[in-house]
Amino acid sequence: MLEGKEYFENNLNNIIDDLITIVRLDSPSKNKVLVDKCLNKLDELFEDYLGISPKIFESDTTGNHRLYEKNSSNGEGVSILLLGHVDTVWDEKQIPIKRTEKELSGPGVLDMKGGLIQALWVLKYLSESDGLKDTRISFFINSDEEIGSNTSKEIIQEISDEYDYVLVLEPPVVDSGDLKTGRKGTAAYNIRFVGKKSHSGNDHESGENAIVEAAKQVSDLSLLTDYDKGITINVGSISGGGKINIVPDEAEIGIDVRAERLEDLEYVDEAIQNIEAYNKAVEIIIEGEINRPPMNSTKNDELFLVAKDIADELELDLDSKFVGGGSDGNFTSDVGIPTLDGLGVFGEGIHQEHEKIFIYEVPERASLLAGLILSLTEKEKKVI
Ligand SMILES: N[C@@H](CCC[C@H](NC(=O)CCC(=O)O)C(=O)O)C(=O)O
Repeated sequence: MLEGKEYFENNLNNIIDDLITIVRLDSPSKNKVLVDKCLNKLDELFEDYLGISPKIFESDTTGNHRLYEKNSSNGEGVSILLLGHVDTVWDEKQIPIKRTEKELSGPGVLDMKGGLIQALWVLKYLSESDGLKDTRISFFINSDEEIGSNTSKEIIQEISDEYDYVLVLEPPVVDSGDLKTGRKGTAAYNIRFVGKKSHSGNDHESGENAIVEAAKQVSDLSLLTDYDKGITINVGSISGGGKINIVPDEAEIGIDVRAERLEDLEYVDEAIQNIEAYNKAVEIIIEGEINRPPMNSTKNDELFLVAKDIADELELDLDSKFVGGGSDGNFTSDVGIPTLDGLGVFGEGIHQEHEKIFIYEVPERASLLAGLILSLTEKEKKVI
């Protein structure tokens, strides 16, 4: 089918120019003003290319969320929801944008502004070539994926329930380029330790050292990591104390938990919620919970097989993988919607300074997505 490959090749410079425009508009998850600005620019592109304006879901604490709907009134045939996020892990001006002939690097270029722009151009192509016909296809873009999707996950679950398939625009697996049919579940915690200050020389014995308590708990919690079972505990942040001649009364740790099975996430959650202080004079305040359920469904594997057929036509060697990173696909798969992830741009360096995309891979990945959408559409009724 080689769906649109030539079109994407011919328009590659325009696609990359749009991507640079969006990447220039930094959108750190916790900066509502900047995120909303970036979304406004995306609105302009959707209006220009597809003639649609979004339904806006307001959020006070993060950027707003958007649903761009094409053929929303269509009740027949299959319906497809594209899923992406506009927020990035990068602070304003934290890393530079750099373009060479083959690569584009910059904040969120891979995770996942590249996926957004690539998918927008796929919709543009399908729309111009009359490929969408009456297919109900919508694009949901949220603003808080990198910090747990707390203000958007209920919206995502509710909306996705109305669609037959969800296609997620996170990048494919690094190196292999494989798609993602399964993901670990995630949980996140912040634990504060409150002890008692004292002079370290004159009055050491009356202090209650919060850092010592935190260190013992860090050591215990880390032992819950079990690679054979796919359980990881990452104490990813730690702070506390101040002057070395003061017994510290404050310490704080941040923990990220991942597991393949929900029962393992629950087991770790139970352990964390019930940690007991070694020093009973240090108070332990625990915040956090299980966030994303694991993504693991045979429906996703079946949906991958449809993509695999398109990949074969493109002579693209494609497989599917179960990965440790979470996405909003965890939520849609959990409510039973066939979900295929990793349909964004190919590159490397997610969440790292060298985050980049391979420009020359864009036409092929865009064709894969276009072909997949057409193939699902042509089936006319839900088959998975
Ligand atoms: N920690 C938060 C946010 C999880 C989202 C983030 N996802 C990615 O990096 C995508 C990577 C991929 O496509 O495989 C992550 O995994 O940290 C939470 O737990 O919800």
